[in-house]
Amino acid sequence: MTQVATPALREWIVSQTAAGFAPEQVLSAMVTAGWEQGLAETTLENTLRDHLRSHAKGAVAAAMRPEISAQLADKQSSGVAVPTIAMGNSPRVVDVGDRQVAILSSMASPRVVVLGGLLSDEECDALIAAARPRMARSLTVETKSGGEELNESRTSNGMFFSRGESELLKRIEARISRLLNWPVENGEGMQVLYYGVGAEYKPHYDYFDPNEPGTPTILKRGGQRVGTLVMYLNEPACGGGTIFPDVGLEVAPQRGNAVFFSYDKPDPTTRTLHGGAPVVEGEKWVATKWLRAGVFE
Ligand SMILES: O=C(O)CCC(=O)C(=O)O
Ligand SMILES: [Fe+2]
Repeated sequence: MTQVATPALREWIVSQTAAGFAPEQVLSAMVTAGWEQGLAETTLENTLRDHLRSHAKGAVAAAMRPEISAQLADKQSSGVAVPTIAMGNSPRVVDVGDRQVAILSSMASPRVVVLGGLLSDEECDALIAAARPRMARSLTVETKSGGEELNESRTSNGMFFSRGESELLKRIEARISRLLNWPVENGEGMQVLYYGVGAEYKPHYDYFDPNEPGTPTILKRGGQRVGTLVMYLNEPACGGGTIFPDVGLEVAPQRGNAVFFSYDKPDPTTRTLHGGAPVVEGEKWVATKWLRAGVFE
């Protein structure tokens, strides 16, 4: 089949986007219609970029759901689309279907949003109870080889749930997907970490370093990480905040709350260097959800 970006196709792409379909959805419709994946991606990106350039940005953005126009703006700044919380008019709360989640604070660079009441106390307790018997010393993905390694900079214990492995996980995954406007299928299985007194996670980036030899292997499964959601499952008596050293930000670990941050390229200019500060007193439990650019199988 000859594949040409006719004016009709371009119009269709723009109208689908303006109607609120995410670029991923438009892309998958094109692929279903017989377009070759790479060509469809290029056509989609070029069409939307040209369209944004040739129209008064405000008018086009106003016709789109805010999170879509934010995603496109992200694309224009040479990065990729990232999970985005719809905060068009800077709301105090975001409706995620089964809950109202509070927006406690947000920052543009790094892109960080602190959320209140994402999980109920019961959900926090249930996650800890399900994770506790499965905990082991945390491994981090080893970009040198693509395997996993014990990492001295990470003294927490951890485990991964499989995506959709229980009704609880399914419910929380669906909520996160609505919150971040990102497909459930692009999420890694949720990770639970436990830190005792003195345990910490030294500052690091969550994306995979493109210069490491093992990274291409890792990227075959879902592409780069583009966002992180850290959910606090309990409250350490002292210490254990999530720190962003580039900007001197520390997020307090408050049960049921969460911190979300996104990175449109695997690069320090995203200023997403972050870590878990040492626990001084008590213990700390978090659940981390990493979002990939593509489907994570
Ligand atoms: O424990 C924290 O506050 C941060 C956790 C973290 O950075 C991660 O799971 O990638
Ligand atoms: Fe991290």
